[in-house]
Amino acid sequence: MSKRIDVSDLNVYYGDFLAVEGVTMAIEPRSVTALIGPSGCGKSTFLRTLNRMHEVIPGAHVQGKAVMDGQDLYAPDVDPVAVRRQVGMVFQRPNPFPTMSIRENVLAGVRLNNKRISKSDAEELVETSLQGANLWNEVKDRLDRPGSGLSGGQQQRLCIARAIAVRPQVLLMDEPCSALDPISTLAIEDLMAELKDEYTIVIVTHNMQQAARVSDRTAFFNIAGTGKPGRLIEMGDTATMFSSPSEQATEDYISGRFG
Ligand SMILES: Nc1ncnc2c1ncn2[C@@H]1O[C@H](COP(=O)(O)OP(=O)(O)OP(=O)(O)O)[C@@H](O)[C@H]1O
Repeated sequence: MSKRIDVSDLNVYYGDFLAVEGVTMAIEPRSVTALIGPSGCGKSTFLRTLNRMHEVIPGAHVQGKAVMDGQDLYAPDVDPVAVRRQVGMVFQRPNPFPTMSIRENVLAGVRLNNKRISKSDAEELVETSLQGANLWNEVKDRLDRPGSGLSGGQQQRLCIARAIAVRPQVLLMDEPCSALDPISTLAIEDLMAELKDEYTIVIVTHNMQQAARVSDRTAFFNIAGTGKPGRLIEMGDTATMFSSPSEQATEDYISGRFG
C-alpha cells in the first residue's frame, strides 16, 4: 500500500507570489518524513502539493514534478480527486463532521468517493479503520453518537480513521498534534509509529522533540526574509539531522537559536 514520492525542482505559487522554490526530495515508503522550519517557510504549502490540495486555492499553481511510484501526480490526464484518494490528509484541528455519527464520519470519505458498499462491508470497514486509528475500544459502544462528542485527541484519531478508511498509500499530517494535550499527542505519535508499517507518512511539525521522536527522515526548510520563497535547506536521516546537520542554519534552528 505504501508508495514513494519523488519531488524534483518544485516551485509553488500563490498567483505571482513564489512561496516555495526549487524543492527536490525523495519521500520514502514505510517511513515518517518530518518537515520542519520557521513559520512562513512553506512547509504546509509544500505538503499540500503532494495531494494537489494546493491548487484548490484560486490562482495557486505549481511547476516541477511530483512522481508517486512512477506516476506523475501533475500529468494532464491525472484526476486530482483520484490523487487525493491515494494521498490522504489530516489537518491541524480535528475536523470531524460535527452532526454526523462516529460511524458515518469514518465512512464519509468512502461515501464522497461515491463508493457503494454493503452494510456488512461498511461495518467491517468502520471497525478496521477505528482499530487502525487506535480508537475502536473507546468508541465501539457509541458508534451512533455524534463525532463532536469525543475529546480533541479522540476526534483527531477519528479523522485519521476517516483518512485511512479510503485506503490511501500516503498520509499527510499538517501539525496533527498542535491542538492536543500531551497524552493525546503521545497517542497520535504511537499511532504514527504503527501506521508507518503500511503507509508513507509526511508530517509538518513545529515541535522538534516530536520530529526527533516520530520521524525517520527530516527535511529542514528556511526562508531568507519576508516575501522571499521558502527553500529546502537540507534533508537527511533524523538522527543525523539532529546530532550533526551539515548546514549552520539547520543547527541554529534545531538548537532553538532562531525560528
Ligand atoms: N492561501 C494563501 N494565499 C496566499 N499566500 C499564502 C497562502 N497560504 C500561505 N501563503 C503564504 O505562503 C508562504 C508559506 O506559508 P505556509 O503556511 O506554507 O508556511 P508554513 O511554513 O507552513 O508556516 P507555519 O509554520 O506558520 O504554519 C507564506 O508567505 C504565506 O503567507
